[in-house]
Amino acid sequence: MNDAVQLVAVDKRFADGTHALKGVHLRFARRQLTTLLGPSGCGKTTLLRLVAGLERPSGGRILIGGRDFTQAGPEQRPISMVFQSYALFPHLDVRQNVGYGLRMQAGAHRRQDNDANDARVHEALALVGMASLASRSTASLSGGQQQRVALARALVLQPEVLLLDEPLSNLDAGLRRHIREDIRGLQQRLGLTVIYVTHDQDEAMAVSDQVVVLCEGQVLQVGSPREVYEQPGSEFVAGFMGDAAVFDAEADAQGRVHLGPLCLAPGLTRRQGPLRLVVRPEAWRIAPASGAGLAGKVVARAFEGRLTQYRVLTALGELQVNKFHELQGLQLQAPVSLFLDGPGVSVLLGGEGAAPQGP
Ligand SMILES: Nc1ncnc2c1ncn2[C@@H]1O[C@H](COP(=O)(O)OP(=O)(O)OP(=O)(O)O)[C@@H](O)[C@H]1O
Repeated sequence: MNDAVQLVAVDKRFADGTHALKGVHLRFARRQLTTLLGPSGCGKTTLLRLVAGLERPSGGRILIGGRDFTQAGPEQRPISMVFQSYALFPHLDVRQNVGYGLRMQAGAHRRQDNDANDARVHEALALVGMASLASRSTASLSGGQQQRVALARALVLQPEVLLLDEPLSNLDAGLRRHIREDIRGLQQRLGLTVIYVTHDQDEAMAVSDQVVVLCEGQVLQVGSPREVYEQPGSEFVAGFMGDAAVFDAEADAQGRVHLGPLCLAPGLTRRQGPLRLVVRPEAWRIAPASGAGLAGKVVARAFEGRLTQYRVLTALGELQVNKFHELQGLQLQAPVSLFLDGPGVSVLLGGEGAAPQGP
């Protein structure tokens, strides 16, 4: 039994009839960071709150460490949750905020050694780089520091599973990147099981072992960031994980995929016949017109620092082509040839639309 958390056919219908989760089957492996990713309203927070015990499912079961916790209250679950809003106590200092959960635990069970508690609080604050600010009032902290205290408050309880609900959304872009790297570092160093909610696909890809893409209360796809990006199961996932063009194409008996004048090397599919082909903008190779490949004309070019974005008008439509180096001599209106002979191309597994995952 290697799952930290398992959801079996979990359904959630709110009192007003909103069907927020529809028969969700999911497994969260131990010591892994899994992100729940999806557009606003797809059910990410509801799923997290169900795992935390802050909501009860309308159907299905929730197992934690192999035991059924479906009907257990939040205080009975070996879980800590960090909220978007930090939810720190303004009248307590940093140390007291982090120690609060431990004191509640001690009260609920038996008196614990205060020195041992102090040591744990100090250790948790040190983990998030806040030990030197232990006596500060939380009101005097920056957003990033408050989020670190919230993280320490969750870590100090040494939960089996740590739930993070959009922990970075109140922070500016630079700090977001910094703290997400810290969270990932801590998770790997301590071997934590983390379920992390975000609607930012870059954030999800950067920190996760596993990504779960949700849409309208259903799981569309589960996989490593690379799998979900490179082998999306549906057009929705393809588009949600980054820019993508989707084409009608055809596979021949030898497994080669034909897209307009292009013939792609075998290996993309074992299916024969019509299919949908997903192409990332960085997959295109662009070269001065040579008569080979897909003929086109550069109609727009934008230098974006990290990469240059070309819009190329072709018989397949106007295509976006991203290159990490600006191609010398490729001016507007230049005739070009496009090729697809590297990574960034995939055949949709489920065809048009979503293929919800089974158990
Ligand atoms: N207490 C509630 N009562 C009724 N409907 C609710 C309640 N909480 C959430 N919902 C609805 O359930 C659906 C899922 O909401 P949820 O907050 O889980 O989405 P989300 O994916 O976390 O969205 P966001 O990214 O905007 O936070 C939405 O339609 C939401 O309006």
